Amino acid sequence: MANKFVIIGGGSTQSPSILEVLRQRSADLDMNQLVLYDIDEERVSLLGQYTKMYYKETGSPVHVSYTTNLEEALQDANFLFMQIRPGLNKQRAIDEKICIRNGVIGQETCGLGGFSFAMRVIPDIIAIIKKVKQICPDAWILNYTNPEAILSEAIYREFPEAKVICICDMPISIEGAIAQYFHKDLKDITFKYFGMNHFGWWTSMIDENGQDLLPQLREDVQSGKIDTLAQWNDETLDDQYWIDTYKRMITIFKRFPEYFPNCYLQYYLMPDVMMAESDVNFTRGDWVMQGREKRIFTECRRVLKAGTAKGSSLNSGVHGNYIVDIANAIIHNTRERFTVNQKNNGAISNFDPDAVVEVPAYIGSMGAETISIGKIPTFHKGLMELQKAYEKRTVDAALSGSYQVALEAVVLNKTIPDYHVGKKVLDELYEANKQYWPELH
Ligand SMILES: NC(=O)c1ccc[n+]([C@@H]2O[C@H](COP(=O)([O-])OP(=O)(O)OC[C@H]3O[C@@H](n4cnc5c(N)ncnc54)[C@H](O)[C@@H]3O)[C@@H](O)[C@H]2O)c1
Ligand SMILES: O=P(O)(O)OC[C@H]1O[C@H](O[C@H]2[C@H](O)[C@@H](O)[C@@H](O)O[C@@H]2CO)[C@H](O)[C@@H](O)[C@@H]1O
Ligand SMILES: [Mn+2]
Repeated sequence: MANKFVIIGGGSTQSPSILEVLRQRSADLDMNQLVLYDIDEERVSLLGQYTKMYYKETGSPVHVSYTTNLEEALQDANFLFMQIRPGLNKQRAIDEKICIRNGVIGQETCGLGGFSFAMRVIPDIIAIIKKVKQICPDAWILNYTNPEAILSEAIYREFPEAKVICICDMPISIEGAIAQYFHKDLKDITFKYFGMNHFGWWTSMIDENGQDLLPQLREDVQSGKIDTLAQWNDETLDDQYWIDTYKRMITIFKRFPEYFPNCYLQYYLMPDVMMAESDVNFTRGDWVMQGREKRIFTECRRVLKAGTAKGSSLNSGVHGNYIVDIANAIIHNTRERFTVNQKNNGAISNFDPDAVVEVPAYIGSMGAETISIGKIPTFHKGLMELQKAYEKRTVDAALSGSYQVALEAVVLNKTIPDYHVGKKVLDELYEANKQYWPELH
């Protein structure tokens, strides 16, 4: 049976990477139809027309279309890739600036930037999944939408039986850098990781000879042999933000050497450094709007005007490969190992079984079966407990519309120093997001 793939948020600037990998692997995936769906007519039509032209000119047999009609997109769909951003990067930058002006972290997934994004996106995602349940209940949903940690908590709470796998390209990107550092093939290393999205640690990395590479990595960091992994991630070498982030990841590992940290722990363990480096007049959201967003849509317009996509190319990369690998694992029941966000259910034995955690899982036609992590140490557990309470309270706030609950969520976030700052930022974010957040009462 042939598969229909739909990208929800098809006008996303992350779509090109996925569209290219889907094109290259369409035969393996048995994909005969691809639909780009988005609420933004202009963006989806630009990327949709570009993709149609590009697929056709490269001889792809896949039927490509685009639409702003969700019901139409979902009809007979088999795989739904979700990556949406209500309010676009414009709203992301507004949040960042409110936070920075108040002296706190405004990153789109960590700190209160993540809180605000969650308040914007949870209602939209819930509405989309309700439609999926009506129109194509057997379709698999692979969700990339951020803030993944909070959103996955909302999704699995509201739809415990739904066929959803929530993923992030960050663990695999970091694992790729570690593999390159050791001159190994990524596929030959078995990584063990636990935590929540953008908030976790590697406990071991076993190579093809059964040797754990973590002690060697620790020694290389402690001895000063390396102070960054940036040069081992070729995708981000032209981006100073990622170069700095990969360096700070090593700094954190040096200070907390038990397990290897996810790089976004920088926002929780070194917020002073992150604040000192942030510029209220030019945030990451501004950078993305002026860089990736401008570049992609300018290229679409150029190609459409020229009437040919020859000489142009959709980008692939880790983002596209990861999600397509997971779809492939489901289709062919490969039972390969991926790090995903799922209900804990005892995977971390001394952590809330009902909480969503990010851990490795074997993926096949039945979905994701998580591995057993066992007991985690008090330090990591303590950080996770606080973060999880914040995530759950954020979901409660988005679903109930309670101002009091929102305030509780905000002050639970580790990046918020006290009630006064928390309340002030919450009020300013609410004012700036009236059009997007649920109404608070
Ligand atoms: N999990 C990960 O590792 C990972 C990695 C990269 C990006 N992301 C996330 O993927 C999403 C897209 O990122 P981007 O930078 O490409 O964003 P973008 O702003 O370029 O594109 C987002 C698209 O979503 C559309 N959209 C907004 N609300 C929608 C809705 N209700 N239904 C359908 N479409 C809607 C917008 O119109 C826009 O075209 C974001 O949530 C981002 O944080 C996640
Ligand atoms: O600030 P943005 O919009 O450029 O990206 C933020 C997202 O970044 C992460 O993905 C990275 C990945 O970690 C990196 O190695 C490389 O492959 O680029 C990716 C994005 O461009 C992260 O996983 C997302 O959740 C972030 O939102
Ligand atoms: Mn991510």
